[in-house]
Amino acid sequence: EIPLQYGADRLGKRQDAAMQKFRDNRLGAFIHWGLYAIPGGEWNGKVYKGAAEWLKSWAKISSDEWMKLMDQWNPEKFNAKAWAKMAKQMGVKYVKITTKHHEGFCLWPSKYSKYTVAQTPYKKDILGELVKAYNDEGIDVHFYFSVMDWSHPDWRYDIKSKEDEEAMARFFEFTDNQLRELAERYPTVKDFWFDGTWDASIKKNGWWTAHAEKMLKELLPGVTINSRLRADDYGKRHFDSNGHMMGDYESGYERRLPDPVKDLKVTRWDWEACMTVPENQWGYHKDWSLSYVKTPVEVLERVVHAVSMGGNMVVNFGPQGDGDFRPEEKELAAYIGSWMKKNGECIYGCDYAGFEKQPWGYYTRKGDDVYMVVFNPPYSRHLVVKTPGGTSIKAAQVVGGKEVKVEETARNEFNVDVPSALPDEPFVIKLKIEKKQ
Ligand SMILES: C#C[C@@H]1N[C@@H](C)[C@@H](O)[C@H]1O
Repeated sequence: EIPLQYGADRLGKRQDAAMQKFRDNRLGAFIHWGLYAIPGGEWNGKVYKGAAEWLKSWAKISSDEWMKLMDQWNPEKFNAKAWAKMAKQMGVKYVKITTKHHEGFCLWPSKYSKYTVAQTPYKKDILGELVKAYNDEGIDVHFYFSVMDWSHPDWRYDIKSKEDEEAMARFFEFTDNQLRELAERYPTVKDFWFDGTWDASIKKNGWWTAHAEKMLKELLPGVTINSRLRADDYGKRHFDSNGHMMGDYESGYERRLPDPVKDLKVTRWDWEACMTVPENQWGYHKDWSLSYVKTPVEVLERVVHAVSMGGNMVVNFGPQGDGDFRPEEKELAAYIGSWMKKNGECIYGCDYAGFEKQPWGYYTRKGDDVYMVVFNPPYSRHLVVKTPGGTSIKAAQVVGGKEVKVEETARNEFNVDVPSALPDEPFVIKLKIEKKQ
């Protein structure tokens, strides 16, 4: 192996209780909320199709101009308790909040920046209100933090001179101060999800990424950190130059998922995917007709797909500038929540089942229980199950508990009946795995 000073700190999955809770949570929600929610993808009468939280970049707006949006930041419909209720009803076990996105606007009253909620008409600590409201509902809070900060004069995309080096040194000190501030102000935070770490200025400073993880873990024992923060001695990201994952879970699956047959390698480590409901909108965009918008069932399928491969899924919400959610997002949360209420046992605390993927849907597993989550019931009305050698199976529907007929059709191959009254939503069959006598 290549000797590394800033490579992976640990081989294999973390086995402590905090990581197990991260893993067991499985379903999370992302909240992308910042100044970008005010223009919602439109600037000077032009609507930009790109991601709304990148509008400053698409429309080539200076930071001074962009930060004037702070004068309009007064979300009169914002109600942290209502947001937490919505998350509770959706069945998410954690929420990742953008503390500061690339624009540099802070949802908390940071004393290291003049671009914070404190300098807006709203004045109050939005992040603090949200942390309390979600925690009061028993929901864990994770912090999204963009290292890249377009508003900061010392931010550099690359380091090509002594001046750049000195500027980035000041920038890392500023960033350390903000991270320490977040950890000390909100000690119930369970995770930091770093973004904006792809530029050369960070890749050339792997030492700082290792330092940032170490600093947060000293301040918040048990806190989890995503792989996207880390760069090793040679600028390799997520996985170091020896192929070992850095951080506590892989966070490269953004708006995409590993293939359930070809990418089974992901079951060897912890990982978390995140997804948008339109093709690529994280912040609020006023016009969702500009791209395909996934239906609630399509969102649900991605959640189950991730869990079936031993991963978490975070579904994104982009609240409006007024602090309310768009109807499509309220409907999505309600649909997912009603399904999770009936079938959540096949998600929470579940993992990769180790069964061969079948076209009807996905397997998840919890101990000796294997769940069949059916999205595509076949015309044959039989769900083929191929089991590892020497096992037999019994089956019952999760909703209602009705036994389901199982017939062995070949060695370690079974037909599990599709329920005669086909449910009008994806349904779950629970298998009891038994050792063959
Ligand atoms: C690119 C990029 C960012 N990464 C996603 C999680 C969003 O925050 C998007 O703006």
